[in-house]
Amino acid sequence: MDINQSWNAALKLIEQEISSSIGFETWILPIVPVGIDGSRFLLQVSDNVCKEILEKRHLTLIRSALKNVTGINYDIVILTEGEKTPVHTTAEVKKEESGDVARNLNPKYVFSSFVVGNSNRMAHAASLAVAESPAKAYNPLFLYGNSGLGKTHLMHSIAHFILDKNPAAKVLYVTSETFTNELILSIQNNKNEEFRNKYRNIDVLLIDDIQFISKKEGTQEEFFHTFNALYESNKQIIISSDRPPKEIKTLEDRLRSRFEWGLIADIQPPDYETRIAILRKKADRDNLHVPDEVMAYIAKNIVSNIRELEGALTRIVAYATLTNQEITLALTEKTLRDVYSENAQAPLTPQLIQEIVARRYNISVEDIQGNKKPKNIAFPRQVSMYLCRKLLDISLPKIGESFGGRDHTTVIHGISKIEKQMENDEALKNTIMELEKEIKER
Ligand SMILES: Nc1ncnc2c1ncn2[C@@H]1O[C@H](COP(=O)(O)OP(=O)(O)OP(=O)(O)O)[C@@H](O)[C@H]1O
Repeated sequence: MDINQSWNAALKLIEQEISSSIGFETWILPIVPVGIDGSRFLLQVSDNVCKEILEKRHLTLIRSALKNVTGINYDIVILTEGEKTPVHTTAEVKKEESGDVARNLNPKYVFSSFVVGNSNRMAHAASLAVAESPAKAYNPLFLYGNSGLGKTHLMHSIAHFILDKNPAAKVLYVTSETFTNELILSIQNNKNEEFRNKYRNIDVLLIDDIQFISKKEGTQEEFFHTFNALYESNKQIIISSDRPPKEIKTLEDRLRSRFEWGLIADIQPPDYETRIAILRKKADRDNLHVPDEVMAYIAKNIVSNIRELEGALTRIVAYATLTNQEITLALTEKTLRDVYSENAQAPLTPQLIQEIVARRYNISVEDIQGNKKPKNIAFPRQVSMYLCRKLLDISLPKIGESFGGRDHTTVIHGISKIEKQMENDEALKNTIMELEKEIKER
């Protein structure tokens, strides 16, 4: 298969996975495959905005589609027109030599791009201390905070810092979902030994979103032993979660207490000044000229999630570029109104979708999030899951989490049930269309 054939085959898989056809047409279809360089698959896009959106949202999907098609786990490199293929620096080569280790680190998530404010000062200082003296400052370091507030950014920054100082260090960053999946695969393929070697022979282990192992006893058991093995050999462990250990339901006490051995640092939503500073930094980094009043408008209206804050700026810049207009306050208001409806303060969340669905089916949001099984409750719950998948840009485990901590396989089951039923059930199709409309016009 040549590069174009591989890419075209991958496109088909990607299209099935992307929930919105607009997203596929806007960001994926225009990509041009331009070469393969060793283990790197090179893709070209028109500008930095596209590049950023792809890197932020679709890299994993592209990588896994290409892997499916070619059998090779390529590193995906996105270039803008005219941009040269990046040459590996010695440090990068060294990083790659240490296997999986640094491959999944976002190069943009470094300490120098992290804006420090009152809301994250302690988490930042603790992360820096751990990066400077792994296994000596705080072990484990437990970072927690709501979604989109910079936990992953800080974790990657620690990993980069340690690797820059010591490229031979074995630093492993994984999400708890990856940890669980690899554990399951290792059991299925009788490769438990390999799994243990991978996770226990490292210097620094960073596990993101640990809350997802709370319902998985087997994973907790394995993680408990991994934790002990690393801790006893004086290796650094860094954990992140959306809540503190004591609030992670069904987490075994022995794990909970270990998480509390070191330092627990929280990240709160940024204040107005920090939000402005974050926007300013992003604009400067990308060489964007954005008027102050536009920054102020975004920072006033998007208050609780930095990913959304940055997303709003990216969207405005993309809209202005695509329609060849200047970035003005009027354009900003219009663009954000389209995204967040009339009220820019109420971004779409699973909770909002659940509320609208609950109202339609005359049940409560607690019913939707709870465990009751009767059809008049289970069905609207599955409808809500389907709508969350379709309308929100969040992962299946995150959707499961907002339905009372359900497993992502339950979410997949719920969604596919609705999809199947919609094939032959016009009334359901209509209801879903109406619900979508209501949600978008909320
Ligand atoms: N203090 C900050 N300065 C600059 N950028 C930030 C800061 N905090 C977060 N960001 C940016 O916000 C985005 C979301 O951050 P990140 O992915 O680290 O959040 P998170 O807390 O891990 O979220 P989740 O729990 O959903 O995974 C990233 O692009 C990150 O670079």
